Amino acid sequence: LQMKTIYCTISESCECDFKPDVQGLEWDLYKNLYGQHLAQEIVSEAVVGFLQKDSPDKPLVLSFHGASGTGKTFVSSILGRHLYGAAMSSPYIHQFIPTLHFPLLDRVQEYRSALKRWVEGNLTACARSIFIFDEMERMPPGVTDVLVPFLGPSHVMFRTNYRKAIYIFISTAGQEVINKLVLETRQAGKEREDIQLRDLDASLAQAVFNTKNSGFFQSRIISEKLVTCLVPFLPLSRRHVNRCTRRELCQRGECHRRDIVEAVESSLAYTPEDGQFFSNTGCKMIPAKVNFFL
Ligand SMILES: Nc1ncnc2c1ncn2[C@@H]1O[C@H](COP(=O)(O)OP(=O)(O)OP(=O)(O)O)[C@@H](O)[C@H]1O
Repeated sequence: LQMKTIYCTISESCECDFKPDVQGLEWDLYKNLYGQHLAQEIVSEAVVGFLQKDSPDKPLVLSFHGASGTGKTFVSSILGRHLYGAAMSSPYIHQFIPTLHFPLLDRVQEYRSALKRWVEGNLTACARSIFIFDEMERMPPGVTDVLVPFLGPSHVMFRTNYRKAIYIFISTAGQEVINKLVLETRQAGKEREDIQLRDLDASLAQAVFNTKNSGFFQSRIISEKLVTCLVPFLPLSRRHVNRCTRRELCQRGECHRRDIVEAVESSLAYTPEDGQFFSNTGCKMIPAKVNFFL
């Protein structure tokens, strides 16, 4: 590993085991991600555009927002699977969980230096590193801004081509804005697929910037527009949840158990009270529920 690090430092072109399969990525998103037309489009386009450039002018920064169980972590694993030979177990995919790594709110300074060192070290080992920041809503405010120099276009950093990296932030911040629009669209008798990113982009950025527990509270990452794309994940309705259940059943060789699909559907909680359209936990509980009813 040490030899490789030295080589990467000198050559500036180290690609580690980076083996992107863009078609596989697009197909996987299209086929296996339910009810998320915006995430499908935005993630595919952003990744394709980014990978077309041999020397990108800034890193790819994606921020996933939406309710629990709607597919945010799922999409980040799909990305890992199709970008690296060794998929999520690749040593160049780094996952970061604030409650685990940065549990204490009064240690912001210490966490900032640790985060900076960690990103720098990993980028030196591999310019094509992927950094996934899960549970951003638990990140102590002020910590994330230490990443500003890594995310922007202009800063020149010694030795590492930091612009080849991919950053993925994941949080539930902004879910109220997203859920409200999806509900209004439905109540107006329109299709959820009619929703476009421009209907949500500005209000989502504002919500994330103004929310204390978003990891981006008053963050320069938002005000300086360092996020390439904010990706909204829409609340899943009954038909999406049923697709998740059917997939789970088929994986267990029980494709035809419609009784179980119905049992799982009725065992979940839905909002709003008046209408009961959207699953409160998305597809998150499905494997456990299928276990229970099978
Ligand atoms: N839109 C979806 N299409 C297909 N499967 C989904 C979708 N959303 C969730 N799932 C399934 O549910 C599981 C849990 O979802 P996931 O971990 O991606 O949720 P999340 O949005 O990251 O939520 P949280 O904020 O609670 O972590 C996934 O592993 C996947 O199997």
